[in-house]
Amino acid sequence: MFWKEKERRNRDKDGGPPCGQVRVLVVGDSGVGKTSLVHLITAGSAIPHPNNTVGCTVNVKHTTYRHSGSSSSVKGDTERDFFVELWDISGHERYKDCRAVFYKQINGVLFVHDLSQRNTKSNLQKWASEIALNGSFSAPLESYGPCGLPIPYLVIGNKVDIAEKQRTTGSSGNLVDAARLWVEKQGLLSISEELPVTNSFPANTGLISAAKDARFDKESILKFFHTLIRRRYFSDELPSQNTWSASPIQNSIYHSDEISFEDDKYNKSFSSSSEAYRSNTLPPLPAQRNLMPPPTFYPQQPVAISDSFDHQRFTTSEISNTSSKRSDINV
Ligand SMILES: Nc1nc2c(ncn2[C@@H]2O[C@H](COP(=O)(O)OP(=O)(O)OP(=O)(O)O)[C@@H](O)[C@H]2O)c(=O)[nH]1
Repeated sequence: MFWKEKERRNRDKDGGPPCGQVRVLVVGDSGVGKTSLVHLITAGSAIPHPNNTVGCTVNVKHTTYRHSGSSSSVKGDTERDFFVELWDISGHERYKDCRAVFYKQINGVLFVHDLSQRNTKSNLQKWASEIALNGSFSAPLESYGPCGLPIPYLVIGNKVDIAEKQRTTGSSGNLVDAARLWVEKQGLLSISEELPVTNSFPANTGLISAAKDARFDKESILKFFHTLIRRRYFSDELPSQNTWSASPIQNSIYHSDEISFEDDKYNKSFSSSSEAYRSNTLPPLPAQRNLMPPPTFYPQQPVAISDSFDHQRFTTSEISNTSSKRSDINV
């Protein structure tokens, strides 16, 4: 009895156990640095020699979200803990035909490309349509993003260090890219044919050196996660403002500063010059609300995975300077 009471008091003090979770796909061509990025987000450090991802790897980031007022899902003016599941999808062609099994109940997508390999940027279109066609979505948007994608996304240009070197030496190191650059210079190819892509990440440095110096755009990423949490758990309080293109399969650039983050503690430091974040802040349609799973107190269970994905790694780690402590979980 005493222990139960103590446990209850602790729960009240700490805001209770994690309130729920959002699922984020991390996609992009093989070798663009998805695993490195996920490790940086969750562990705050780089992996010197990451292995090729086999099928999919799930990592979990623990985050604290402050919410004022009440909504249909979560009541009270409080700070709550949430899990962000990062589903790092292998970019290798080998998994192309079966990776859609991982596209289930997605709340958001991190698109990653390699700034030194321009085709990885245009290929993000293919990733977007693959997910839009085969995925199921939690708290979908009322209107659609690139290739009909109905959830918020963030585009990350990685390997800035290599791209920077190429700029100074004048070589892309890649024949296809060199040809593409030439065609663009002749005005034969419109840049708008590509998915609108953010400025580089992390700012002016590679992931590895950014990790060493603990320098990367953590705020934009956390803000993105918090927006997904807000959309899923507090969506009945969202302003009716649409920042997406009205028609599906249309690539329009919407600047991050069109989106308000009034209840987000990271808002102040978010740079309005960054195009890193795009999202719709519309509440889901009534019909879509019915599709949303109820908030749970534990992470979503991974989808059933075929035998060919036996080698998944499920690791849990967190950014070292995150204020809240993440307990080990079994995803
Ligand atoms: N120079 C540089 N190398 C990087 C950077 N980010 C990642 N890498 C390297 O790029 C290689 C591929 O990185 P991964 O994180 O495994 O790429 P991935 O996208 O997960 O690849 P798949 O698992 O095949 O889909 C590794 O050798 C990384 O060390 C960066 O910012 N700069």
